[in-house]
Amino acid sequence: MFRQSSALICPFCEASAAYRIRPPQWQSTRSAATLHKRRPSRMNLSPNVARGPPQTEVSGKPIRKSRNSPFGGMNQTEPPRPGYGIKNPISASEQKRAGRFAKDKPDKDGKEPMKALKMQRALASVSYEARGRVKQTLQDLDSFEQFDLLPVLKESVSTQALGGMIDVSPTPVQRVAIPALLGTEDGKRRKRKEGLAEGEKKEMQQFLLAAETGSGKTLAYVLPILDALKRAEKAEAETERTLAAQQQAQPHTTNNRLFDLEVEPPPVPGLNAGRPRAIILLPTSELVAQVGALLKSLSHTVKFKSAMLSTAFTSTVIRSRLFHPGGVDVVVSTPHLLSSITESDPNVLSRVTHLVIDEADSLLDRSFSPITSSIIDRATPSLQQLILCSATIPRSLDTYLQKRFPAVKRLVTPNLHAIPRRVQLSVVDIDKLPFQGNRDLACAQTIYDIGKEGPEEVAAGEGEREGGKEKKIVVFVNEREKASELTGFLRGKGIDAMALSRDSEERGQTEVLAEFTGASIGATARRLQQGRLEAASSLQQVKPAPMTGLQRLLAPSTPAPGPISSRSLPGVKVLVTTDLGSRGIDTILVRHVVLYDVPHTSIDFIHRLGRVGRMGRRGRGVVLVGKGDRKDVVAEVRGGMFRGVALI
Ligand SMILES: Nc1ncnc2c1ncn2[C@@H]1O[C@H](COP(=O)(O)OP(=O)(O)OP(=O)(O)O)[C@@H](O)[C@H]1O
Repeated sequence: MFRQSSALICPFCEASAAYRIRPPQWQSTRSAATLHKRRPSRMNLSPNVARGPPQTEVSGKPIRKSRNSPFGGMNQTEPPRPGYGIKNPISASEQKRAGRFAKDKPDKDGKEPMKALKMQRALASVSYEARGRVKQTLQDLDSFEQFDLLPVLKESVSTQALGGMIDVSPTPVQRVAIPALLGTEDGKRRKRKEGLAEGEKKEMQQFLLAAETGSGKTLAYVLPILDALKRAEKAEAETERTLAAQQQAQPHTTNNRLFDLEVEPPPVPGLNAGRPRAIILLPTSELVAQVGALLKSLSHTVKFKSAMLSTAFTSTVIRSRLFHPGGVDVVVSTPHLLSSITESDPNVLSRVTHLVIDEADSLLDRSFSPITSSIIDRATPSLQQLILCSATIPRSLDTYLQKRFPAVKRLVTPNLHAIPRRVQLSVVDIDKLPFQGNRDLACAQTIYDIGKEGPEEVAAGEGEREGGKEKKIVVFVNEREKASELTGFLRGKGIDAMALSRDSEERGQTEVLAEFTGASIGATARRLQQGRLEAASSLQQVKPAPMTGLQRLLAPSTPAPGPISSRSLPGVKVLVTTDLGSRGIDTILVRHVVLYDVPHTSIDFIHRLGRVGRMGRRGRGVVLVGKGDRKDVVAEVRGGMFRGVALI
């Protein structure tokens, strides 16, 4: 369908390769100038990239683009060299030990693929055979209509959950997870056992839902849970009606009442307050706001009550939401907050049938695990489904599951642990000129390079919805102290940068993030504002007295980014963040991430680069590497991304 034409090299800019391939109708009807204005993104890979740069007219020499820039190593036709020209910093004994796990064959140069990543042993492996099997089962599912969901839920997917998107089809994780969670994998709905024999233990289903970042995992578990809640609600109402009818039909006398079975009285209004039937746990209040917003939008049509609990709200607001007299069906919270609530009121977990541990790789790691596990334990007596959801399966999680939940059903998508090929990763060597080891400067220059590049490609209709053509860049740092320091530096260089870390003011975080998550700009800001208004009205807070000079000095050092210098970079907004901003945040507006530090593991690479390339979008990552950095790891990640294989 596409034809090659050398006449279509754009005379207005130096990047020519991407314009050489065009559909035939473009060649005949449009001038080169029109093509330049309307060109698709430079990220359309052309098979001609290997031909090298064009020759200049004057010198006849090729135009050389510096490789030490965000666009330096792009459009390569061969995977980057492993080792990246440095000595392997891992000892011989470590290499020998790792050899036991090396199942992959050496490549054609005799080098073992992903050797450095294997040393880190961060991710559990999923065999390509298993991935292939899943791929085959997904082929026939291409519409939400094919799922055994309640009609109102199917309608609400596009109108409520996906903001009016038309022609929606389920993503791979939704195709894998929805039938499994509904219990309709074989096409028929399995009936849950109602009564239990004496001594029989109620079976709790356990699922691990693992899929690549930005692939719609939230909707994959939310839809089946809401379906189960609505069906249970309907069944309960029917049972009550039948019992009431039976009672009315039976002529009761004082004598035969002695032998009647005890009938549960109808529920008293307010009895379900503080006793949700589903709980979704997330690691941060930003994610609570994100998932809470999705539930809120679905609740308008599906009719259920949800409560968002996080430290962004005052205790009065939290209490009034959870113990609302109208009852609550779904609670979204962080484990710490829920745990402290359940300590004072254990009944909160007494009716939970569905428990979701989202971002399970974080919530079941060493720091969160004790608290998350204790919530699981306390909810277990009433639980019907425990759903763990994650973008990665670290080895630690794998081991935990084997010990704690050996019967867990793993719902894994074929592309798990692979960073999509539509995301490109380039490397900037900070030790080379002009940076000479100055990482801050390299970061600022990278942002300038991205900002100065042509306008961002925005799909039709996305412009207005996603905040216009302003470029949003996320910079990841490893240490949280660095976030505010770097923000100050970038602002000094005229870049509109904001910091987001645990040091940032809790309330401001959601607002800052809203600028990068697009679809939820209005909703998140409104919810935050609403939370504040509720907090203000319930507490009738008085404005705090202005701080004295000494108080100001002693106040915690929240980011004081300072003014933006006069050398400004218009149309670019930068968010400097730590791992806090890398988990689960749906940054659909972001096309570029800068990895200021080399991430510690492949897990961090997946999460951080996962902020771009979400739901089929394209994206770029730029990693800054210096003397002490694991260049071999970076090279292997790039190689894996180039080949489209899973990281290990
Ligand atoms: N079937 C679908 N079609 C189109 N867009 C979808 C579909 N399902 C979900 N989305 C959108 O995809 C985006 C990413 O969804 P979500 O945040 O659930 O991803 P995720 O897999 O949980 O990501 P992460 O691993 O980073 O947490 C959201 O903007 C959501 O609205």
